[in-house]
Amino acid sequence: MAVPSSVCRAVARGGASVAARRGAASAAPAAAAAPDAPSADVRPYLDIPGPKPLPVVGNIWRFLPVVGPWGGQDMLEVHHTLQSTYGDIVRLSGMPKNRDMVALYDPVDIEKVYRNEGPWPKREAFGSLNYYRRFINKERYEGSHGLLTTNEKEWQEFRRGVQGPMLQPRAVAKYTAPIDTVASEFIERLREIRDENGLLPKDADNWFFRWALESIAIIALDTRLGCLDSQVAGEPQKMIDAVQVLFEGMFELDIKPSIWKYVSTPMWRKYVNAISTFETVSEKYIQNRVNRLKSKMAEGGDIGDDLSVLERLLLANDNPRIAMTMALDMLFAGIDTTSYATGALLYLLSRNPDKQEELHAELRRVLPQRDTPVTAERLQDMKYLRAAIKESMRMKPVAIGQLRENPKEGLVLRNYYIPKGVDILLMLAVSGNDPRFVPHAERFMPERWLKGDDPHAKGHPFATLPFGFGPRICIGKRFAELEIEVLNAKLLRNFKVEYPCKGEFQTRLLHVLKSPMTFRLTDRD
Ligand code: HEM
Repeated sequence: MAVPSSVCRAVARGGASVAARRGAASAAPAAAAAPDAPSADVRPYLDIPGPKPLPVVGNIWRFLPVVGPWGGQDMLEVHHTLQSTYGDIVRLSGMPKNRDMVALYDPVDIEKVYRNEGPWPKREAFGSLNYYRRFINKERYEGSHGLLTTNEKEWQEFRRGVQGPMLQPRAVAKYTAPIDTVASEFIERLREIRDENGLLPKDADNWFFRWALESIAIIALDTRLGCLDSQVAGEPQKMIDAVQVLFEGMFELDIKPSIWKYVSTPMWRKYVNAISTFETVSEKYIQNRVNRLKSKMAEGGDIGDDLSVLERLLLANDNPRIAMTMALDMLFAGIDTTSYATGALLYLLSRNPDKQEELHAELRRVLPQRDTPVTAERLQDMKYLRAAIKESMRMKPVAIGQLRENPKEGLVLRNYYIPKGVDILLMLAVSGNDPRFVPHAERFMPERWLKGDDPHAKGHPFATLPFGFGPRICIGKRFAELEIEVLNAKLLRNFKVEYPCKGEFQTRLLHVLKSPMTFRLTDRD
């Protein structure tokens, strides 16, 4: 999963050595020669409001179950409390790991951080995966640690080698037909697994994961795995099981307090096994592609330009491990994100039946039959669908915020000096739902994103950034959009969707529906 883990974990653990930062903060006036050097009236870092740390226990006690006011509370709710208590900038200090964190809730400040993040935006994330790649299985990852767990030059070099194949619109559009086939199969499965009242079963989330795994495998591994077949066994079943363990593991190991770094816990061992299943399966399919490309080249044949993303990744990089790690990063980041983003969209449409009907009218026009295939051209015509997806990502983004380490001395936010190295948390789930920055923020209004509508209706452009911004923007953004658009076009063309559960959300690894995705699906004609 993408970055969100870091966000929660960093908030949960992200305090700072006050002493160390105090030095940095008091050095502010001396930094006069630094870029953006603050003027004399800039206030010192330590003046930023925030909860006062207690001696020895700092601020960490606030997050402890039972004794702490935020123990067991949802992380997004904690941020709403922080904002209403202290304002649009909050300093969290006195936490373990000796790192300070500044949380921002105003898009003007969020924009300033993004504009100053430099060529290699830095953030700490995915501690367990990073540890695994660097220490447990380091031979495999030597020279190719991927995007999720790297920073600075190492990250930049990797990103340079994979960015083209991943983000080229034409290359992405070529996947519309296979993604459409997977979505059709998924819809058939949904018909079969719903009960006589049309309700999806309690393990519906896992079915959405299967759809996402099957879809991302086409892109990452150039293959169909068979996760949506009616009878699943063998390799696809192993992958499905590994997905469950992976997300559970990341939550247990990276977000909840855990001793895995010191003792090999059962969860850690299950997690390592799940990663190794991903590796073994991925290696097999990638090796197939390597062999195919090699034999084509050996025959002197033209490899043509109708290449898959995986082939492009292999050809663009001398080291085949780069394609391998990129494929694994896609599998880790591209399953729960797209599944839960779909859950949020379906939930909001079920709570806003008038908007769902408007969308259905568009889909009926563009897809006259229930099984009319979705094509790249037809997608262009589904403007209301794309607007509805954008609106749901504004209201219920799966990643509640982005984390950045301030790369330079001299950054000033809301007239406070921010020392180099401080973690800055850009709380987009808060800013995107704040009526000061997005008009009628509490209302689900897809039309605000349609061309010709009031340009102010969208609100501040940095209030809502579900995929991030800048050089480190989600590298799977275009594929994620394609998958979500295709699936939901078909799903909402085929079914009226209702959600008979309470519509609460919770922040675990991602910000997701609290109850399972047991939507009621009623056939449309
Ligand atoms: C709804 C779906 C998704 C959402 C909302 C989402 C969101 C994000 C966000 C917010 C980031 C962090 C950006 C930053 O730090 O500025 C990110 C990073 C990333 N995402 Fe996604 N993502 C989604 C789907 C996907 C998919 C399908 C893939 C794979 C094809 C993917 C692969 C990645 C990778 C590899 C990174 C790390 C990029 C880097 O550090 O350079 N994501 N994503």
